[in-house]
Amino acid sequence: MVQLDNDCFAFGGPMMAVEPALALLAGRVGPVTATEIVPLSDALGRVLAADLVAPFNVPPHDNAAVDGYAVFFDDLSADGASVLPVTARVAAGQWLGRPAVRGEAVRIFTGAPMPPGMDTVFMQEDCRSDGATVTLPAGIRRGVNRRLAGEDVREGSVVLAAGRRLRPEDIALAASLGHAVLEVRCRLRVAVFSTGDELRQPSQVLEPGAVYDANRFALIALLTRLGCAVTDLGILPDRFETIRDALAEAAASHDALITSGGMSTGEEDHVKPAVEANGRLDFWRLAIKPGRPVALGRVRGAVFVGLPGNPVAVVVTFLRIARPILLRLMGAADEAPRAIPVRAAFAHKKKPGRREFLRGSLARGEDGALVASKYPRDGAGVLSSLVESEGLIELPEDLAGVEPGMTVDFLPFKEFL
Ligand SMILES: Nc1nc2c(c(=O)[nH]1)N[C@H]1C(S)=C(S)[C@@H](COP(=O)(O)OP(=O)(O)OC[C@H]3O[C@@H](n4cnc5c(N)ncnc54)[C@H](O)[C@@H]3O)O[C@H]1N2
Ligand code: MOO
Repeated sequence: MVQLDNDCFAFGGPMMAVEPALALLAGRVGPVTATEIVPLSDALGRVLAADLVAPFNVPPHDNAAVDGYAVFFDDLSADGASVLPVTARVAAGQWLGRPAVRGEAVRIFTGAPMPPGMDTVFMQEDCRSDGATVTLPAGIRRGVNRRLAGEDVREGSVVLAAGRRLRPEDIALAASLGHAVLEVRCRLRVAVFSTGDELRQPSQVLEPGAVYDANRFALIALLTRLGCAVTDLGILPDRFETIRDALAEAAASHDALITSGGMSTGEEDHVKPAVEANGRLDFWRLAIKPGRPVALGRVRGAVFVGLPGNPVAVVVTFLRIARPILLRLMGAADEAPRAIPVRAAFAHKKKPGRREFLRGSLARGEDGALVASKYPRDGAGVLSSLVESEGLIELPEDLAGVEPGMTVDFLPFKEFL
C-alpha cells in the first residue's frame, strides 16, 4: 500500500480492536503457575494462591483504646463527677482474672483486655487519682475508648482473596492472624529477547547504523516489577532459523516468551513466521497506536507475546496488552488501571477506528480541576517522551480528535505498578 502521509497505519487488512483482543485472551489463558509456601518476609508482591480466612476475631477480646480507668457506665453519677475506688491494675498482655465488680474502677492501659463486664474507659488526662480512688468527670458516653472484639476482622471472614498481589499492609494483616507463612503462586517464568541486526548491548561499540538495545531493559524491569522470574536471552539477529530455534528452546523452560522488534511485514521481520513454525498466532495486529504490530500466540507450551520494535510502542503495549495477560498467567486478580477523567489542554487529530495513546502530564487549572497536557513530540521512537510524562492519555476508537476543554482519560503510570 502506498503510504502518502506520515502514518504507519496506512496499511490494509483487518486489525483487532483492544477490547475484543483482551476478551479473546481472557478466554484462552488462565493461571499456569504451581504454588509454594513462603515466609511472610518473602511474600511482598507475590500472588496469594488461596483465600485467607480469619481463624479468630481481631482483636480477640474487647480492649482499652487509651491509658486510663475502666468502669461500668451505669456506676457513674448522672449529674456530676464520680469518685470510685481503684481496685486493680491491668496492663497490655495481662488479664484481670475475675469478673469486674460493680462500683469499682480498674486502672487500665492501651490494648489491655477490658475487665469482664466493664464497658467504658476514661482517658487518664481527664481524671484525678490519689492511687486509692479516682475522680471521674461527668459527661462521658457509654462504651467510649473501648475496642470491641472482632471490630478489625471477624472470625471466618475472607480477609485476603486468592489472586491478590500482596501489599505491605496485607502482610501485616496475615501476621495479625498468626500466619508465619503464606501459600503463593510460583513466580511466572518469562524469557525476554530483542531482535534486530542493528542492536548492540550497552557498553559495546556503536558503529554507524547501530543502536543500543533499550527495549530488553524496559521489558526486564517491567516484568521484574510485576513479580516475574525473568530470563534475559539477549539480542537475536534478523534470521528466521535463529529466532525459530531460540523460541523453541526458551519455550521448554518458560511460561511466557516476550520479544520486541521484527514484528512488522518487512523482509527482515522474522518473528511472526518463527512463531508460526513453532505453534500458532492468535492475532498479530491491533487497532492501536502506537504499537499496531502486537502479536499473541503460543510457542509449544508457552504463551508468546510479540511487541513492536519502537521503544514507546513496547512500553505502551506492554502496559495495556501484555500486562493483563501476564497477570492472568500469574493467577493474579484483574487489576485494570483506573483512568482519571481530566480536561484536555491540547488539540489533537486522530483517526477513528483505533485506540490511541498520547503521552501526557497533569497540572491544576485555575479552577482547581486537573488538566492534561500532551507531550509535544509523539513519535513511537521518542523514549524521552515517556520519561518526561506522567502517564498515558487514552483516546477511544470512535473519537475523531481532541479539542481543548474536552474530557479525556488519563492513565497515570503509577496505576500500572
Ligand atoms: N512498510 C511498513 N513499515 C512499517 C510498518 C508497516 O506497517 N509497514 N509498521 C511500522 C510500525 S507501526 C512499527 S511499530 C514498526 C515495528 O516494526 P517491527 O516490530 O518490525 O520493529 P523493527 O523494525 O525491528 O524496529 C522498529 C524500530 O525500533 C527500533 N528498535 C527495535 N528494537 C529495539 C530495541 N530493542 N531497543 C531500541 N530500539 C529498538 C529499531 O531500530 C527501529 O528503529 O515498523 C514500522 N514500519
Ligand atoms: O509506530 Mo508503531 O505504532 O507501533 O510504533
